Order: sequence, then C-alpha cells, then structure tokens
Amino acid sequence: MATAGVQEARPAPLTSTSEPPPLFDGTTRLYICYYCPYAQRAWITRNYKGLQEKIKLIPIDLGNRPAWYKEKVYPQNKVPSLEHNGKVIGESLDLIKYIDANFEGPSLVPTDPAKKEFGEQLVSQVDSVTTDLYAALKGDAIRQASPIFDSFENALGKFDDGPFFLGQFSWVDIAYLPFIERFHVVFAEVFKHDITEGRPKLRAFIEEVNKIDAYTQTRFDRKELVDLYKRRFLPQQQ
Ligand SMILES: N[C@@H](CCC(=O)N[C@@H](CS)C(=O)NCC(=O)O)C(=O)O
Repeated sequence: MATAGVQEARPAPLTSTSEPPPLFDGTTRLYICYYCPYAQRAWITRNYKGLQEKIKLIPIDLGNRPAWYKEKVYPQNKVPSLEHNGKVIGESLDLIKYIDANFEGPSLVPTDPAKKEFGEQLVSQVDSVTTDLYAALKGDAIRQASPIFDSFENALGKFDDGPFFLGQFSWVDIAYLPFIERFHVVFAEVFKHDITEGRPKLRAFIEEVNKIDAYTQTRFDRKELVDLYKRRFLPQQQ
C-alpha cells in the first residue's frame, strides 16, 4: 500500500506495441489514463479504500492505444474500465459505486437518508455541470462559470459536519473532484482567477482534499494540465 506522502510508482502507459496483460487470469485490473478525469474517479476510489494491492493499475496511452484494449478488454474503448471476476465494467460513476460495494475499505456512500438523497441528486447533475464548465471555456469563461462555482459553494454548505459535499468524504466528492481540480488550476493559470475567492467553503474543500493521500496520489502535473487544456479547449490562449 502507498504510504502517505510517497508517490505510488506510476507504470508507463501501454501503447499500440505493448503486449496485453494476461487477461482474465484472476487479477483485478483498473485501466486508466493518467490525465483522464473519469479514470481519476475510479483511481481515487481504489486508493481511498486501500486497494492498491488488490486492484492493479494499467495505464493506457489513449493517443496510441493498443488494439487489444477494444478487442479484448472494453469494446467501448474508453477509460476507465475494471476487469474483475471475469468481466469488465466501465463508466466512472458506476465504478465508484461498484468498487465501494464489492471491495473492503471505508464506505463511500453514507447511510443517512438525507445525505443519500442529496448525494444522488448532486451526482445526477455532475455530467451536465461539467458540460457547462467546458462550454464556459469557449465563451466569457469567468462570467459563465461563476454560477456553477456558486452552486458548489451552496452545496458545500448543506451539511455542517465536515468540509465535503455530504459533510464527510464520499462518492460525491470523488465524482466532482477531478473537474474541480482541473478548473481550479486552469482558471488560476489561464484566466488569473481564483475560483475560491469569496467562496470559503470551496476553498476549505480544496484545502481538505489536498490532505487526502488517495487523491493527491492521482493529481495531474499542473503545467501538463494547463498545456493540455490550452491545446484541447483553449486554442485562443496559446
Ligand atoms: N462516461 C465515461 C467517459 C469516459 C471517457 O470519455 N474517457 C475518455 C478519456 S478522458 C476516453 O476514454 N476517451 C477515449 C475515446 O473516447 O476514444 C465515464 O464516465 O467513464
């Protein structure tokens, strides 16, 4: 298991010339890409539950993907996917819940009905929220994204027994965190705008997640992230 503060070794991504691992040999494998926010959700979940020894990380080079990944592992040809018990499951939001329900480690879904219901509501909105954030990058970014960051601030105020969306750290934080990380960094570096300014709960949230090793192990290099976003979403900023 990774020790606090020590970075777990990151194996080199598999490419079109890499041999497949010995598939369906009983090993549980999580196929990811280091910069993918969806894969990061499953990766944080695996780390938070302390499953570093039980779930092997298999990074894929999406730009030069091995053909066997689509043919033999995951026909949808996306990451993340999880090879477990002779089958392969995908979709990051489903995977958070699947890993939580099928492996040992601290539970990520609270039992309190009010928290459960609010959590389901927040997670059901995450795809449209992130779509709107990416759309904001193409327009008047700060003005368009501000109401979304305000909605995070409001949601973070709903439960007062901790700094996270449902008070204590949960699957909701994992669903939102890879995107909050990316937009926090990109707004700071590209637009010189601190999304936590005037949003103390969002600031506390970011401070607290940065103390969670399961997450910090998965963080993407700040400079590489900005370069990637400039190339992909902000060609006008290059
Ligand atoms: N809805 C999927 C989205 C996964 C996804 O789009 N992953 C991207 C990388 S960030 C991918 O694999 N793209 C490859 C492709 O679309 O060909 C999930 O939540 O798991």
